[in-house]
Amino acid sequence: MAEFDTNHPRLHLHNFLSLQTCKELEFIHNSCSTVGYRPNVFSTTLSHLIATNCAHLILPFVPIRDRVKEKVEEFFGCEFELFVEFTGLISWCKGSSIGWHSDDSRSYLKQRDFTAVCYLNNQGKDFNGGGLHFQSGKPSTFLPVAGDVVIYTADSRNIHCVDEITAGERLTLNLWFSRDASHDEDRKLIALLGQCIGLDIEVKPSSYLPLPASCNMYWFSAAEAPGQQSGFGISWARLYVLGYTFYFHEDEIRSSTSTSECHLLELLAKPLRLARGSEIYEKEFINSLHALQVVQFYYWQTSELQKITAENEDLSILLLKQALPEMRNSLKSVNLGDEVLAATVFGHKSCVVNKHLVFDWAGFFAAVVAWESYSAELYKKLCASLPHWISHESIFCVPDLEVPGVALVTRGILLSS
Ligand SMILES: O=C(O)CCC(=O)C(=O)O
Ligand SMILES: [Fe+2]
Repeated sequence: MAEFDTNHPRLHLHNFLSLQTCKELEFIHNSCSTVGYRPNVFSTTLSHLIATNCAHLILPFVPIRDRVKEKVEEFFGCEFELFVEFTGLISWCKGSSIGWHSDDSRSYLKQRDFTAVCYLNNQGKDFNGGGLHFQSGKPSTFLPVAGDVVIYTADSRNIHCVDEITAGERLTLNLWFSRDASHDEDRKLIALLGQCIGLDIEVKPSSYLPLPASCNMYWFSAAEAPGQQSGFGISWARLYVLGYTFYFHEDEIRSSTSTSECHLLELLAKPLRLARGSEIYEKEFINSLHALQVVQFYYWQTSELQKITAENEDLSILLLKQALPEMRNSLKSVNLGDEVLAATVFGHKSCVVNKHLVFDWAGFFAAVVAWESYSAELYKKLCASLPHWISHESIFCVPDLEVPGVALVTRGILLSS
């Protein structure tokens, strides 16, 4: 058993996750998050990924959960089996904070024995504020650094708080562990996966195209931001701050003439095209989450995509001003929310400026292709893992999993097929 202060058992692990892993989880969160459990907080849970046709995106979490659990068991000298009680990506935006508390302090959280917070981005670069403080014991302050993990007991020996975020978006992967098998997250997730994944593992785009949950989960309400008049759709806002516009077919817009929040919410789930300035991409996305996921993939993989774009001559880009008149007339741009509020919440300079500068349609086109390969490969791996997970009643990294017939894709980059 490792040495620690038994009055305040906690451990700081430096560089526990690679930066590549942090970036992959950031891609998933920026594509799939919903409004969180407190104001100015966004979250991506594994059950949400499964429920929205993105079950394949739980795979990048699996080795991390295995490694963190092993570390928690080793550090706290657990002689009993631990279960993962909750896994989720959580981001905090301007204005969010949490006062002194322990993580088991509510009656419905008593099952939580240990906490692991994995930091996925950096204080001072990606956000300001957001330091973690413990009331007693040493060290008492942790400044978030991408790749670091802090683990501690969830009880009153580790009362802690987090400073208010003053700018940007602070992203963490939070894991809670329990000794109580009835709170094992894996059993619930496996049951959900069993309902969603059929026996036929043929990979079609319909296997991995995101399908939104109830629309209000994607609406950042103005009520969360005092003084603001209106809210925004999360997918629209994340893309708006990067310079994109949503274009809908006039028929989709006409189905309701109201400009109410309800109408905007409905549009989030409708087919759309993406534009930058007067340039519009010909491909139609099935909904705003689909467009968001492809764009986030593009930024995650920009430097790799630049290496392969030279071969891509076939650019399906239409300049809006050159588009066929009937198409130009039938497409209308719509703002799905309050631009000022979107810029306040997601428009942190260090994140946005570079992304504006690097954009090119050739790279974007390559991203569409590479995103399909990445998704298809993960989906095959999920289908191959699921029988093992069902028989062990546990989600784990299945060793030496061969996925025959899949294009060789490494982290979304098409190497060969
Ligand atoms: O993100 C952190 O540093 C800690 C978060 C926290 O205290 C909690 O979610 O209970
Ligand atoms: Fe906490």
